[in-house]
Amino acid sequence: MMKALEVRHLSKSFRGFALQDVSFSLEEGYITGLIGENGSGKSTTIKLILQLLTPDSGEIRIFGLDPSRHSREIKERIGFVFDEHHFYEHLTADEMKHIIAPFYKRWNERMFQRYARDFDLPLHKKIKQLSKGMKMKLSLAFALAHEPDLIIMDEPTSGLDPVFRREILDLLREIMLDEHKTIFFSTHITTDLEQIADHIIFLHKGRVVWDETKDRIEETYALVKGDTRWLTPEARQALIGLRETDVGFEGLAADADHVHRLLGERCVMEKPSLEDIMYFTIKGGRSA
Ligand SMILES: Nc1ncnc2c1ncn2[C@@H]1O[C@H](COP(=O)(O)OP(=O)(O)OP(=O)(O)O)[C@@H](O)[C@H]1O
Repeated sequence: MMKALEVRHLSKSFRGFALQDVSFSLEEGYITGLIGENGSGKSTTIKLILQLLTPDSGEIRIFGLDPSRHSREIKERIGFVFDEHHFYEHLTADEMKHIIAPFYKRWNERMFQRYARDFDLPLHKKIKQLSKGMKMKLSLAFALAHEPDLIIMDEPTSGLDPVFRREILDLLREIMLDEHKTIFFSTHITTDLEQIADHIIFLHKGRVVWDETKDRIEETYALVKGDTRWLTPEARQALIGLRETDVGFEGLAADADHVHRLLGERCVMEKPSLEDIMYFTIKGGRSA
């Protein structure tokens, strides 16, 4: 299968933070979500991929090409959306478009106008007068109008109302009908990923904790609850972020079958949400 993006052993240190040995790849035709707590390194990873930061070490290949040598060709095929916007605020959205569009050979004006209409974008208003959500919509319209093969977004749905967020997810699904497109985005809204992601990468303190298909995560993880009396030393070890109260215990099992073998029917096993998995993993890491 073609890889749209490959990241190998990527590291970048700042004072007080280090992205360490991050490796993953994105297969063409899939949606991958990047999750992690505040400050876990999501934006840093995305900025390194887009060459907005220089790595201390590691390699990046986009469409099999080295971005430091094929920057122009790669940028032509990538659409990116950031949480912070890089617009000239004193221009109108339409004027900004006239600056951006000539950079792209594949700019599709008809498509841009369609997004502007669907997103209710006031193209003749100055960008500084647009709300946060409107600016995000404008960013999306710019990112999608040159028909990119790889769409990279840093928290694209933050600041958007639930109705528009759902519309964006539908739009991303529609884009994915073309099996050569690939989407990679970071988010704190894990329910968005539960709806559309095929693959999820979890960053914690600058490292990849796991990189799994959503189906596998759903199959292997379980939220385990029960009476504290049944907690054997083996079960304690197998549970991540174990919490004990007077009424019982609660913890996350990364291998649900194993914990089921240890505790049997004496405990309740539930399907965890992505948020549960993040919460227990981070909590488990903190108490470790
Ligand atoms: N240019 C920089 N100089 C110094 N430190 C930086 C720089 N950029 C990021 N950092 C630090 O690196 C760490 C990771 O930041 P990053 O923005 O990648 O996290 P994030 O996972 O995107 O967080 P959030 O979810 O809050 O957006 C933070 O501690 C941040 O302060």
